[in-house]
Amino acid sequence: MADGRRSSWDKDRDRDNRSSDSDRKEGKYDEPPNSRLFIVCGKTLSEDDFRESFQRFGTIEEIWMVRDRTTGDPKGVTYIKFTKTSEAALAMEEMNGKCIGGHPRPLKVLIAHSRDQGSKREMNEEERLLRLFVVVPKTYTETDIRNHFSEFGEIEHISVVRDRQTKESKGFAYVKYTKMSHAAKAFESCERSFKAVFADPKPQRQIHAPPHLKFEQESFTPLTTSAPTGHIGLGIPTPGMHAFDFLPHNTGQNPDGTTRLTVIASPNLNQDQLWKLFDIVPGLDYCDLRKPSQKRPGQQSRGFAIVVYNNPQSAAYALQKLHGFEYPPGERLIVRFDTSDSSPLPSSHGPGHGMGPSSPYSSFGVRTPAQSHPMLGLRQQTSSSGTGASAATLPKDLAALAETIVQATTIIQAAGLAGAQGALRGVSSQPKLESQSSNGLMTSQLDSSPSSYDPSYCSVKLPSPQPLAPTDSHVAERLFIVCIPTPPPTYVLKDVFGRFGGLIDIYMLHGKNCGYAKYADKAAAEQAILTLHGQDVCGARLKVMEADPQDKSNDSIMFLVGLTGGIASGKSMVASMFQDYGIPVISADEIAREVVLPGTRAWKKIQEEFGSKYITAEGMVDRKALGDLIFQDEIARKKLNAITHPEIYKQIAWHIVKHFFHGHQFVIMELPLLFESGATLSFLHKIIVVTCSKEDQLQRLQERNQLTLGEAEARVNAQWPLDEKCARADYIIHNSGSLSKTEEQVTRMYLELKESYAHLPVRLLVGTVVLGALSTLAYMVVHSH
Ligand SMILES: CC(C)(COP(=O)(O)OP(=O)(O)OC[C@H]1O[C@@H](n2cnc3c(N)ncnc32)[C@H](O)[C@@H]1O)[C@@H](O)C(=O)NCCC(=O)NCCS
Ligand SMILES: Nc1ncnc2c1ncn2[C@@H]1O[C@H](COP(=O)(O)OP(=O)(O)OP(=O)(O)O)[C@@H](O)[C@H]1O
Repeated sequence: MADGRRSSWDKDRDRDNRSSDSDRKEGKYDEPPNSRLFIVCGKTLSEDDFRESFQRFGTIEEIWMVRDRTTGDPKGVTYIKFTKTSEAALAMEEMNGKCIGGHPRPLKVLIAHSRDQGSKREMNEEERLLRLFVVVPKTYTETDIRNHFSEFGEIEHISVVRDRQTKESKGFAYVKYTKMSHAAKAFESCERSFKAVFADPKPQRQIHAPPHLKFEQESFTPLTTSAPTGHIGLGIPTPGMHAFDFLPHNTGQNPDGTTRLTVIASPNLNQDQLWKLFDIVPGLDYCDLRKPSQKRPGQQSRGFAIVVYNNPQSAAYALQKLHGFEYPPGERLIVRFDTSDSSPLPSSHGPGHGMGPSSPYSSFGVRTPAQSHPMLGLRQQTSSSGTGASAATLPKDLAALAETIVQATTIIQAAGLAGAQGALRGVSSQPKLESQSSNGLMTSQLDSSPSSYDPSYCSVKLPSPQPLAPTDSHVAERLFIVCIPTPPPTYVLKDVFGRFGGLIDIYMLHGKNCGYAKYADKAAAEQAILTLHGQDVCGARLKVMEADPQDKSNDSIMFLVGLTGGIASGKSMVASMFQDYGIPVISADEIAREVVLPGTRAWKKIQEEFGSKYITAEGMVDRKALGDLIFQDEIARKKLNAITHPEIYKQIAWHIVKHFFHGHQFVIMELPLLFESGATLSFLHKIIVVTCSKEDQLQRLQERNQLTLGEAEARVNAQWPLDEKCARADYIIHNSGSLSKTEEQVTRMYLELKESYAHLPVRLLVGTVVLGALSTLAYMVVHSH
């Protein structure tokens, strides 16, 4: 980002960075630990207001009000550094929620994070401030420790760390208080020999999960299709699956409190890939990929893994989300609870807690962040080594993957909707996320569906869900969001930020841990800052603040260009001309051929729906016969669309992601039914329509496909009129003249698209489009099959 356009977070960070060297040496901010307050407050409050209200808690070393760099106005965030931890603790406990200086907004008072914390994975802020780690004589029991520490305040829990086999004390213990001020007092005043320090929270042990996770069947949209194997969407059982596969979900329980899962996976997956995938669900303790099983005659070899979470809810959640998921595409994961080993888990030092080589986890393949590679094969080409595709074909981080999948699902859902309802009836240009396919082919696990995750993964109580504001609403406020260390999926953020009302959209920047929330309602946005800043959502610590005025700079973001037209108007011809310039083309027609190859799901359904007379002796779909049928018969066409379109759009999504990670500037998406289906419209930066005269169109179609005039007309009439498509185009290519004339137009358009990228800002909206479109997958990975 150019300097003048930096976010307030950057500025704040700058300020931190500027002073960090000297301050770190002096230990100014982080010493003693937890002695600095972070306060979200009214912007009109003054330093005097703070001093007046906070000095009674102790010695204030510094009050720092975050100000806008250009205007100098307070931004509604203040830091107060106390000399002692207990002073800060008391001030937080007393002042949180109070109003000061005559300002009506109650203060939100939190303990500021130390610098080191930013990169740590913590689920529970509270525990960080309540729990002390102490060194005790090995002879000490819990009661002995209580005798020493209860003088400082009410103790919630004491646990002595013991050897798992011998049960002997290791000479360490945790003391957890009910209030931070008590923990702070103990930290400051207990005997030195105890060497008390604030304990790092155990990662994700403190998920505020409800007593049971709702995995009841009604949380799924019923699948009415007769899919012969596998399942579509979010772990939805189909007749081909074993009963045990979904038992835990249907009963809504994880009765044994099982935290271990067994995973049968593609032998081509490696440890990192699997670890990253299961790490999407917070609370992963370890993931141990065993060698692929020996290939028996007639059987494929499979990889086998044990995955362990540090809590049963996470295990159940992972099973729900990842069982049946195709990873890599075409190869389903089989995830089950492992009840065979009920031995206690190793304690939950997970990634991020710096295990040395002697760590008990090293044998289980636990990865520290430094060890783990964030590369996850979305569309891994099977390699003989089994270690995955080249870096270029793989996404750079999991956040992008999750983001991707969210959007992919959207496309797919929209496709399903169009297939069932919209085709040939002029569907809305915006996919209706809240709509559901009437044919039951698609699930309605929507981007913003609260049923898709557990909102209690948020460390603060949230208001109930609210509808999103219309996408064309005026943007009253933009918030800048930072998620540390990595953002949760967008659907989670949408749900969380949407609960204050007036949320238009959330978009996270690709490969970064930050993004924006657009609100139509300023007060709602302010409330979101007030409530969410400093909170944890799905293991990510949020920083939420007002964004600087819209950044006009252009992050290098790929964009998507739709290429459409009428049947035989020359789309493929134009697409091949773009390809000559090195621009990748995703052809829906080509993909449509792939998804009906013998043995595919669509192929089976076509056979079921239309009968074997539409299958040739070689086992292929008889395209001519099927074409003759569906271009004459609208109902048959809709049925075929409903079978093929979900598969087509899913593949499109994967292709988008692949191209994105290859670093292309833009991609041409050749979509004959772009307007008819409406599925991808909202993801496109520009739309090109290739048109020609009706006479040329009919003639070319007849010649190319060996059709009678009547057959050609039927095909033309099965689509929107070309005029209507042209009316919605950003660019029109007239293809009634010679090919060289068409080529000239393509060249101009190519240069313009290049130029527009170089000189015009690709707005963040477009970023969303691309992120979205490319991202399309992430959600699929988790939620689709
Ligand atoms: C009906 C099928 C078997 C005919 O195959 P055929 O090889 O003769 O045609 P091809 O696939 O090359 O399509 C040619 C053109 O027909 C038009 N077309 C194809 N399907 C449709 C449809 N369902 N509705 C309207 N027009 C269509 C498009 O303009 C396409 O570019 C085939 O088109 C098909 O499977 N269609 C359903 C999938 C689909 O909608 N494909 C279009 C891209 S999403
Ligand atoms: N300018 C042109 N002059 C002459 N022939 C052309 C021209 N443009 C395209 N054609 C021919 O017209 C036919 C249709 O073109 P093309 O296959 O590119 O159309 P399309 O829009 O991709 O068709 P479909 O909708 O079936 O996929 C092809 O045989 C192509 O060679």
